[in-house]
Amino acid sequence: MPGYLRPETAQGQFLNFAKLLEFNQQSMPFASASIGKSFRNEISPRAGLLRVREFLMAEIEHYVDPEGGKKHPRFVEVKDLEMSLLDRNVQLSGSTKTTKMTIGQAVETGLVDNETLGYFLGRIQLFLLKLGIDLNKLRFRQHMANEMAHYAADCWDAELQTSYGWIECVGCADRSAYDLTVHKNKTGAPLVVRATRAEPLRIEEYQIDLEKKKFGPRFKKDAKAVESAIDALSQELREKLSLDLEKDGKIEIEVAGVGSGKVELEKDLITIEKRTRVDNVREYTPNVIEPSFGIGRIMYSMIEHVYWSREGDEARGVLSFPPSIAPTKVLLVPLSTNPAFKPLTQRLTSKLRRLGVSNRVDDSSASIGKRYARNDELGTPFGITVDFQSVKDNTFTLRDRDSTKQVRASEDEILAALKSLTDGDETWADVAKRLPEFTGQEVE
Ligand SMILES: Nc1ncnc2c1ncn2[C@@H]1O[C@H](COP(=O)(O)OP(=O)(O)OP(=O)(O)O)[C@@H](O)[C@H]1O
Repeated sequence: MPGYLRPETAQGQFLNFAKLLEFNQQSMPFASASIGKSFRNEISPRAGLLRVREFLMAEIEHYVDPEGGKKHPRFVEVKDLEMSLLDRNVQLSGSTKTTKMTIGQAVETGLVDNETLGYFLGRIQLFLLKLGIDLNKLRFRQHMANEMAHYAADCWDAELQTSYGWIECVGCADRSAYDLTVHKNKTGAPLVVRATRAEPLRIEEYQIDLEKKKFGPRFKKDAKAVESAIDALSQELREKLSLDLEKDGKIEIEVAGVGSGKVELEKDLITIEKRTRVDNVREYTPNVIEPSFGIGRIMYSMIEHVYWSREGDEARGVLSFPPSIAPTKVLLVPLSTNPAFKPLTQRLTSKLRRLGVSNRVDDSSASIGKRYARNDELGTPFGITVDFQSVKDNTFTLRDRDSTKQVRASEDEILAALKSLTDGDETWADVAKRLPEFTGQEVE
């Protein structure tokens, strides 16, 4: 039996659409998201994590009503965000020159198809910047008409510049109603939204009534086929037939497989009348806007973007992971192996753990400067030094990886500062403003 590996996580979400809509109390718009392994039959996997056959993918499927221009209620939050855009016309002219404009302008001028797509492009930029991506090495490239999936309304890739060139890391497509329609057609399960109309719709139409008591005995085993053929009659045909019935007292319709293929119906069997139907419910297939993140590619590019060397010393590398994503947030460095420091580092470790701030102790005998240097290379954003003054008065120095600046304060103040730094409530500049600078100890 052949096995199949999914090329994206999206289909699992579409299959569950009806359930997801129910969980969301039938209210639109809404989104689902999933993360998991995807597989591609890449002919030549290469460039480390950039082109592999098995990779981690994270996808959001945002379901939106196609009527009303695909607006997004939170678009105002991102509309002033400036982005580097490389549209398809520029690419067609053979150039890769990006244009800087706000996503608000891009949607207003129609360059980006709609607000919901624009909203996600803005959020993708904010997300990448939060990870430490360099804004100057980020561009959004629009798919060319021949490159875009046939069903897509518009598609943009977030590309990151790396030593391998510009790499597509996040794709963001308006997949229209394609996926849900295909699933519905294959399975017969209706993947639609039923929405109450604000204004009931009045529809003028030709309706048909059958005299069931006579109809059954007249057509016997063919009754069902004849009835289906009547149901399928178009409005235009119904209009014509109503006139025929009026004029001739009978009509003739085509019913494949019954008698000669034509069936006569007299006035006592059928009535065709123009009536008004009031429709309170609108049924539609949602459109899907899909940001699709390749985690490996983002991770790799981010690591390239945050890596640098200290001025004048190539060998002293620094990984400037933002505190929110650094695996270890704080390094605890006792000045020496003196046993007096042990209870203090132990206490700090357990307090930090309780605060949810991941930390490590480096009590090796290497010099304090060396211990800091190797943790700069691992991307640990902060360091606490435990020295003889700490033993005396319970104050500590807190060091910032990127600037190598230090402040000194009481244990409680240092712990509170670390908590707000790692939660993203404060930056180092904020902390350095309110806590006294420390220049005493030579650690570099
Ligand atoms: N072979 C792969 N290895 C690692 N990540 C991948 C690979 N293929 C795709 N991705 C990631 O999945 C995301 C969404 O997939 P999508 O189908 O849009 O990519 P794609 O257009 O096939 O990529 P490419 O044109 O580079 O082959 C991409 O933005 C990328 O980050």
